[in-house]
Amino acid sequence: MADSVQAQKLVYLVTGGCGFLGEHVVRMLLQREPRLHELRIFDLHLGSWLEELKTGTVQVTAIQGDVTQAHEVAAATAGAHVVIHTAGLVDVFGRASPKTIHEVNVQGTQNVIEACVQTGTRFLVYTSSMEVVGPNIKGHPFYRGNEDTPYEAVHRHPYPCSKALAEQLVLEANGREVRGGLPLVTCALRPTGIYGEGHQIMRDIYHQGLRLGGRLFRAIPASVEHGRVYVGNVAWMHVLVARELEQRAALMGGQVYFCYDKSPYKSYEDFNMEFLRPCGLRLVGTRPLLPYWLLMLLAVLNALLQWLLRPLLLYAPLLNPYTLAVANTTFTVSTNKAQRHFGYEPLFSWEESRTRTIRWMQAKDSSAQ
Ligand SMILES: NC(=O)c1ccc[n+]([C@@H]2O[C@H](COP(=O)([O-])OP(=O)(O)OC[C@H]3O[C@@H](n4cnc5c(N)ncnc54)[C@H](O)[C@@H]3O)[C@@H](O)[C@H]2O)c1
Ligand SMILES: CC(C)CCC[C@@H](C)[C@H]1CC[C@H]2[C@@H]3[C@H](O)C=C4C[C@@H](O)CC[C@]4(C)[C@H]3CC[C@]12C
Repeated sequence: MADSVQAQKLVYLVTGGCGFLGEHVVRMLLQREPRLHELRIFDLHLGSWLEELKTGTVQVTAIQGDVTQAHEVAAATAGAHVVIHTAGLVDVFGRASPKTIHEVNVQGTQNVIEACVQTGTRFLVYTSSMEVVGPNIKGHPFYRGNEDTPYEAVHRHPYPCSKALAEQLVLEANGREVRGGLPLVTCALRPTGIYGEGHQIMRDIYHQGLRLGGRLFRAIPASVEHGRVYVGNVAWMHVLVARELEQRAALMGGQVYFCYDKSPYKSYEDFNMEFLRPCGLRLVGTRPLLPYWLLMLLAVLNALLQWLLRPLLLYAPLLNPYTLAVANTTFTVSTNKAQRHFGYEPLFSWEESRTRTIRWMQAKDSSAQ
């Protein structure tokens, strides 16, 4: 069994440590967790940037592995004090099959839980999503809600279904006896739409704007608020939760926390323009240029085309009935639960988050030319 966290020489495992969020969690741990002794980064695809991390005082161990393979997860977990499980298949565009999404997100999470139990790892932090709550299939708004706001969470899409099931598994595992006889302490973090350095969808939308001559056309009413949170703050929340779980196990074990910061409440498109405008793009229209029914028709056509073309090629545009419904339904959080339970305050102000994201977009922009 792993030593007590009190030993002050901690071994952390970050699954999905080479993803958009995972990389920020890894870098944040190296900067902000002084008790860190070894950092294991487990991912299906390892990034070459990991090499630069290996020169510091913390032992960085890169493990190429698959969360759907229980033995690989168990081997990576053995001897770890804390697991931060961010690995997941984030697919709302129909790129992967529902079965694959379930295997990675649900079975993969079950494997992580069993690995903790078998090897004696006591602390598990799970990256959940706002989508385990909503927007639901009925399009009900969730306006500045918190963790206790009543909301009918009904889903059909494989991605939110898988995240909801996985989150439930993690929360139910809280208190299970791990090897050595002590209880497992788990909790789940629910980011809203994450933005920041490395955000692939933002980059895709930017390139779409360039192809359209530097313009984007408004599709969503400006009044529809979409929750966003800066990746650095989401990473910081993960680091803080992991740090505080032992001391505050009774309070935090089995809990869910929305990830939040001071990012402004705006529509998905208006928020993106905070970064895309300084990169030379403009958003045309103060109201959607196409009526909602026509957009939905285009979204359905995209879904049909995807299905028809599947034997030949993968057609996975941003617009489909699900993404349109998510973008077109108000979903924002307003809570201080993380502050009350473990003293979370955003590490990055909105201005800093914005500046860092713009700098990243502009650097990417010039390196692409
Ligand atoms: N991006 C968002 O806006 C957002 C919002 C809320 C929650 N989340 C959650 O945050 C987590 C990270 O998301 P992200 O945006 O960084 O996605 P990402 O795709 O950039 O990162 C996911 C990482 O998991 C790895 N991975 C996928 N399948 C794996 C497998 N079978 N075995 C091992 N590793 C595997 C990928 O290689 C990737 O590095 C996910 O669990 C996602 O559900 C993301
Ligand atoms: C309708 C089009 C004009 C615009 C399409 C935008 C669409 C691709 C965006 C809108 C909202 C985005 C999702 C939202 O930010 C939250 C999450 C939760 C997270 O767990 C995974 C990513 C996801 C689903 C975003 C995906 C892209 C969406 C749907």
